[in-house]
Amino acid sequence: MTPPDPLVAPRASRVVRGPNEPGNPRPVLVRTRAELAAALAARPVATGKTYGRAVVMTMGALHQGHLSLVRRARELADQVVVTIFVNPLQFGVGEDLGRYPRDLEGDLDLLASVGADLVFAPTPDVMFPDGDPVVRVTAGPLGEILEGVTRPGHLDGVLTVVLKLMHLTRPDVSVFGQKDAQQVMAVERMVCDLDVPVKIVAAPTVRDTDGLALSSRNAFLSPAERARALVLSRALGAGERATNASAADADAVRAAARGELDGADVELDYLALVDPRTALEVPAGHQGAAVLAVAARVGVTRLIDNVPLWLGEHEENDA
Ligand SMILES: Nc1ncnc2c1ncn2[C@@H]1O[C@H](COP(=O)(O)OP(=O)(O)OP(=O)(O)O)[C@@H](O)[C@H]1O
Ligand SMILES: CC(C)(CO)[C@@H](O)C(=O)[O-]
Ligand code: BAL
Repeated sequence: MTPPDPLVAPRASRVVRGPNEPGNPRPVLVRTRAELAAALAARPVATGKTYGRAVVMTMGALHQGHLSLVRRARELADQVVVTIFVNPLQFGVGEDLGRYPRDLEGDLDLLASVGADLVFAPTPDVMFPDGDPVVRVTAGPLGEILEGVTRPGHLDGVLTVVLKLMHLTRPDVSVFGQKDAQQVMAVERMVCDLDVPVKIVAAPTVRDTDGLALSSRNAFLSPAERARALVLSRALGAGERATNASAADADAVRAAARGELDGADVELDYLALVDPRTALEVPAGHQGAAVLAVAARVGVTRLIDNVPLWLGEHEENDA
């Protein structure tokens, strides 16, 4: 017998209660557009937060990084919706779509612990009832650099589904992780360029105690690979420390990070010090905000990480 798909067969004993009911053990789970629309029609009690509804979009297999986004959403809004959808549009041929980790039951337990109200976990046929979308969003040049070199079309697929999920869930605010820095840039650019009425909030990267950025894909790493993967956060740390040296410039930051990566047992995809708005490399004399980003394959698992930096003098009120 085929084992049940954990994304399709929620545990029968699960108790589903209303989103604002005290003592709610788990968020309400909705799988269809009709269920989602009905759940969203019942407006939550206003609690004086800045926003009415926050949405956190995920691909599931949740970890503390995701939960930090939900906590931030909880601070910002009366109602917190989490979407769980492994989006086929953002995976290229030969990527890990088929083996991407899935654990809806575990996700619901974790989301209960941070007070999410509603989970929308559609299947692909719910998201794409008319088959693959013919009209799609493009990230333009932003989608062709960094991640886009190894994953052509990836950010187009992300933006197409993010926009669909925004239309379906109608958030006032949506929280994304800084860990996917280029994704945040692209989403911010999309809502600006296409006048999508939602505030985008970027939340800091959550790391393990040894510095490794939490990622659902860390589950694919063997203990030896996990140890090798630490070079990514070490490289970012070296770049960050280089910003403290007097007269440190962008090239010194890049060199410090590259020094850690030279000879490391990972297959480096890119190391880049980029403008936080455009994702383009900053010149040597750059002053101000920048993002030091890295991507590498550790065994067969591709990991990304980054750290936001400041180059040059801080203005007095930045301190
Ligand atoms: N360590 C983290 N800290 C903060 N936010 C994170 C972290 N990891 C992921 N996120 C954010 O969670 C949201 C959903 O991401 P996703 O479900 O792809 O998780 P992931 O762990 O990044 O998975 P992947 O292994 O595919 O990179 C995104 O906004 C992402 O940036
Ligand atoms: C934003 C997102 C949920 C779109 O599929 C995905 O790219 C992710 O999990 O970061
Ligand atoms: N967080 C980005 C999801 C992906 O790698 O496809």
